[in-house]
Amino acid sequence: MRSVALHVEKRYRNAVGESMRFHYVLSMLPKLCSRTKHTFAGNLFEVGKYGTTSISNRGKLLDKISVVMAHDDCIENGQYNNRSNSIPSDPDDDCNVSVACKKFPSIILGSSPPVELFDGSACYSDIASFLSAKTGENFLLNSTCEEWVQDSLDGTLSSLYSVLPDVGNSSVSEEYTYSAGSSLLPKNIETGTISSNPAVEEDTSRKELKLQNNAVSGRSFLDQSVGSIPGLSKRHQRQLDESGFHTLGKLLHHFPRTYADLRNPQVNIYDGQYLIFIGKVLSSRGIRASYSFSFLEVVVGCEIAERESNSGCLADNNTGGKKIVYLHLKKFFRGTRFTFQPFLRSLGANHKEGEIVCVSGKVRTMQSEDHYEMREYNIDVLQDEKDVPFYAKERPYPIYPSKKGLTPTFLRDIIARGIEALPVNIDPIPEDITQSFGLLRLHDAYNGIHQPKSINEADLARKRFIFDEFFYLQLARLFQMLEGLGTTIEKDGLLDKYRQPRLNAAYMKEWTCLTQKFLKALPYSLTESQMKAVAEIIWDLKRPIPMNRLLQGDVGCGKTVVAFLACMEVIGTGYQAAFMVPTELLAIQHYEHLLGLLENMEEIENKPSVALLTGSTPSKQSRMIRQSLQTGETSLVIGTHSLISEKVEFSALRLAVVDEQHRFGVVQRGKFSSKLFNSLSSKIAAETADATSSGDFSMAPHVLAMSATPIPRTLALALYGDMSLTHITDCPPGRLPVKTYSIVGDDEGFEKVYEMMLDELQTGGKVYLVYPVIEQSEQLPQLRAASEGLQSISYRFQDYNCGLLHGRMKGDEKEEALRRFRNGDTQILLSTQVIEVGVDIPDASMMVVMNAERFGIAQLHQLRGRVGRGMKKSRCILVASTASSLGRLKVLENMSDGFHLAKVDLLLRGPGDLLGKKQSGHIPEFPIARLEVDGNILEEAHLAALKILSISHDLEKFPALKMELSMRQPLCLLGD
Ligand SMILES: Nc1ncnc2c1ncn2[C@@H]1O[C@H](COP(=O)(O)OP(=O)(O)OP(=O)(O)O)[C@@H](O)[C@H]1O
Repeated sequence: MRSVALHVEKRYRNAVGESMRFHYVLSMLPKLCSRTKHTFAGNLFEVGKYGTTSISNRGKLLDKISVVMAHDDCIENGQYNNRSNSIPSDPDDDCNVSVACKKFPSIILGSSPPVELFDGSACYSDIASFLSAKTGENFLLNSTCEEWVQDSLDGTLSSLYSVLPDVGNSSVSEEYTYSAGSSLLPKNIETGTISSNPAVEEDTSRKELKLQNNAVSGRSFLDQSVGSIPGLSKRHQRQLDESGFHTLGKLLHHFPRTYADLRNPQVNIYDGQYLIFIGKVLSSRGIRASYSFSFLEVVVGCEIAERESNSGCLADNNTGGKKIVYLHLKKFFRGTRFTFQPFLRSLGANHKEGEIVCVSGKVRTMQSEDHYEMREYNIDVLQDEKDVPFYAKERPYPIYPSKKGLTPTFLRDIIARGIEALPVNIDPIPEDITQSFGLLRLHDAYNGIHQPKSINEADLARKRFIFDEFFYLQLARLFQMLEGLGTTIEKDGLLDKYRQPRLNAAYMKEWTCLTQKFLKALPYSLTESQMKAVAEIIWDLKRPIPMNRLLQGDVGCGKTVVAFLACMEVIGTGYQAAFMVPTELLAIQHYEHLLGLLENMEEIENKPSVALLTGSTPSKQSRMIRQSLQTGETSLVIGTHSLISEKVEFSALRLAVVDEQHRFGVVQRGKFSSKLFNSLSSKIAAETADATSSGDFSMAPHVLAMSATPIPRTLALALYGDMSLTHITDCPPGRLPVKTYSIVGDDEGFEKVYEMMLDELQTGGKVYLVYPVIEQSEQLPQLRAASEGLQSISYRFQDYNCGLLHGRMKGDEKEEALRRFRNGDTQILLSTQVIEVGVDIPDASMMVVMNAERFGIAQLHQLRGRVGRGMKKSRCILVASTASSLGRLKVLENMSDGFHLAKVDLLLRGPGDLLGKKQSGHIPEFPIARLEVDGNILEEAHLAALKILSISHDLEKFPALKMELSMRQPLCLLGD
């Protein structure tokens, strides 16, 4: 008797053109044999107890296959196409066998050389479909012949199974030899220079490409359905699918929530402890509990020290008294098909009496002394005694979060099976990159996070996954930036800039005449850091590479005027600028502010013409403005996002200023800036396609983003990826810090607030009252509303005028309310948070924020920044609904530096919330990374992305990376 491995290709193809492979035949085999009309096939096959096939001679076997396949043409060779049981007449059996074997590569007969099921050319989808077949779980569900099925798991199929790991390894061993060697890329490629030896370079890039191609096929393994996991029933597959684990990759990305400290047992074992034991299997039985319920019970006897052991390691402990504890390892099965004796027998046979095993997991105490139950466990059979010290080591035990009804234990099991089948070469990131950043390879990272040998390994694995989250985002952002550029020199220039951020500056004498005159006309002198910022920006503007810079600084530090100067610089060289802000109010304010400044300018030949374009601009006027932008008559347009509408076209846009970027939200911002970048550059490119001017003219516009929330570098890097940063560190002279108080909003508290307000008003001050909502709602009666407040405050302060401002008012009503407050017609302005962004009324000197705990720290700092913008000493009162919420607000009392506050906010609320997205801490792009603590990994990811792109701008040399990139979200977030 011998086992026969079948690999049969039926001579037809299924709908998707995939060969029907041997698992189909195997699954059909029992059915065919059990049907009466095919009983002869069953007899011929002599289907044995273990599903193996007995043969008396080779010819007979081939005939049998032919019969079972029910296709005479399956074996075309005449001598085997014989339905009789006769021995083939060809005397040269071996030779004929070889012919047959070539045709059916997995038929292993007599002395014919075994043909491997999969050679190196097999792709992982094939391997995986094979894997899915090998356990026969599908048979289990489909077949009525339970005994045959179950036995076949242990018999024929297990013999096939044993082939797989080797074969799988052989298919990857070749590339692993490469990767185990020195760096994949020669040093010159690492540094992005050209190799002096073209032959070496060609060879290396061929190797790299080969590795990348292997990684592509490895990656496709992760994209396979979870159905390809060995031994997965259809029901489990469906459950996993419904829980969102559609692919192996998704499943393997279900990371442990935490790790239990897996310890060696001590004298006292407590319920719920995670322990690791070495012991002997005493019994292993599949037990039928009812007609539809069964379980496997493996009883393991373990010797443990009766006294406390210092070493904690069972294997080392040979002294002192010992006692035996009994572990009852249990696995449960529901369903009638699991109660069949053959199934139960085969379950029980998985472990043999006397086997030395290592068991780890959670123990539950049982009624009898020294007996413990384990339902959540790992069991490893130890081959020899030398294994023991390693296994007895304490290590982390992964604890998974459950998902949609799938228990942590189930997930742990399934994931472990997935990990087992994971090929080695799945990493799209070249090895020299992972090596230089001290990262695990992806395969090791999956192993390390799911089955760590130490907490260190788990940590390293986590680092690798965080790195990936950041890296692909950085790569996507930079990749897209590079795509927007024309020449290789431009691309190299851009990468160079990010690689070596130098402080470059163009000093005043290099500025255009217009910029210099504008500077002169300002009613104040710029602070030192304002000057530095202008110089840095203008240096960028003079370069033929599009700038992408984030100008950040605390509230009221004077960013606007810096941006105006940048606009003047491009206008002075004959180009146009666009200034985009998130609210209409702010657009109007900037527009009026700029007109005022331009008026002060001494007469020059061509004063820049400025236009205001918002959603409320009447259509006739808007058309005229658009026309003047198209002809180049208007050199600067200030407006809201209507500026990036398709209708707006520029004649020569060179600079786009985007104010208060974080207000646009993470996703919106991504779309926004890419649309801005792409649409503007393509417009210009199209317009200048036939121009005779140099490539310089068709360059994408420079982008200057301004952030009122000083964003920590890590967050900025994560969100903008490719941006240079300029930070204004000082405030205009004479500014006094805003004195901040936090009080509880009870009757007594409000009395105090009203007193302070009166005091302020009597000394000529102006007061903002900020409310969380416009109107009171039944759902949230505790929230104070601006509309209701108007009545009571007007009544209380009858000698003063009150105004109302909120987002539901029409554009001109808002403008009017703000204008009246600015002019002093109203002294109290009741408002919602619409004033948070950029409103600049220098003589406003007091702010009261109602239900202040409803706002984030950075947001409150922004609001507070609306006062203290002039010379008058200012106050801000944060009114908390309850005493318990005062704690958080106190941070603002003691801190006035927005940069630190933004960091505190980041730590307290997480980056998602900081950016105005209501979610607890995570930005969706980063499921496991925490920006507030993983900043250094982000920086590394940024460098790695630069390194990759400087080797291959279009990622053509890294197909696996390119594929991975396109499968991740960032590109669509960027507006693709
Ligand atoms: N160097 C300076 N000296 C005196 N006043 C200045 C100076 N720079 C700006 N200002 C004034 O400070 C006020 C705040 O400036 P601006 O609105 O540009 O600040 P900002 O940084 O944009 O603030 P926000 O973040 O609140 O939008 C304005 O009234 C502006 O005229």
